[in-house]
Amino acid sequence: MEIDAAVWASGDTAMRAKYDRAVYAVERTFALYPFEEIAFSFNGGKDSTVLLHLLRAGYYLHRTSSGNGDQTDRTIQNCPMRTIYFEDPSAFPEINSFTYDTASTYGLPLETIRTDFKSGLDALLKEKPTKAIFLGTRNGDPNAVGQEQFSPSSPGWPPFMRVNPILDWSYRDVWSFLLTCKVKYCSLYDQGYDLFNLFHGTLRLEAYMILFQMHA
Ligand SMILES: Cc1cc2nc3c(=O)[nH]c(=O)nc-3n(C[C@H](O)[C@H](O)[C@H](O)COP(=O)(O)O)c2cc1C
Ligand SMILES: Nc1ncnc2c1ncn2[C@@H]1O[C@H](COP(=O)(O)OP(=O)(O)OP(=O)(O)O)[C@@H](O)[C@H]1O
Repeated sequence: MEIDAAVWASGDTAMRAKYDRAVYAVERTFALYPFEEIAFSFNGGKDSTVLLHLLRAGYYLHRTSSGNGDQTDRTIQNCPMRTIYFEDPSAFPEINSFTYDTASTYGLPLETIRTDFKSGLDALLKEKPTKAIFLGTRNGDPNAVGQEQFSPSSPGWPPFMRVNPILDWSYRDVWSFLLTCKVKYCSLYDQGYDLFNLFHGTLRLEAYMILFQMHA
């Protein structure tokens, strides 16, 4: 599987450790919940793009280790998991097109939701049983506070398990992984979108450090 091979070949032991821990969380989720009751929350951003490839690697390892897939079977290189995208009418067109193109490239059955998160999830859970949802939340995101790799949804939210495989990944880990695995990411990042976001979000310190290192 090309993602697993790329991380191994990099010789980066720190990345390997984070990768192993994240993929282990993915495999645990597949062991704990029926596959059709798990969803992936994908917004085309860098963090959920990392997560997509970890899900593919975890799915492949899960299928091959459980004897349900042959290593030469190319169909298990993609993880055909229900994928939800909350489309925001004010989102950049590049984000929408990257999200739709990526879903099509990797065979993700994409469900687009055009309401707010809470009512969208409420409707989703009423329509189909959903026990666990994968998110690309990382420590440092405002909504990561108090969360662990497995965190039940908050009181007042519909009940499901939030699974955050990359909670302990830094900004640098995310970019090392995307570049090492040579996977596509949204074109806006090459136009400085991320630094713009960092400066206007709560990760301002991280952005200053990156700029400082770039100019050092
Ligand atoms: C699948 C999914 C599950 C979520 N579950 C919760 C939750 O249990 N509790 C909560 O306070 N917010 C929850 N949220 C909202 C997020 O914490 C956060 O508001 C969202 O990711 C967007 O952040 P933004 O406002 O920076 O765009 C959820 C969002 C998504 C997409
Ligand atoms: N519009 C959305 N549609 C689907 N999932 C979403 C959406 N917004 C956020 N999520 C999920 O919540 C996670 C955390 O979102 P948040 O906005 O805090 O992160 P982020 O740092 O901007 O991540 P990313 O780099 O993936 O955009 C995302 O990785 C994704 O799994």
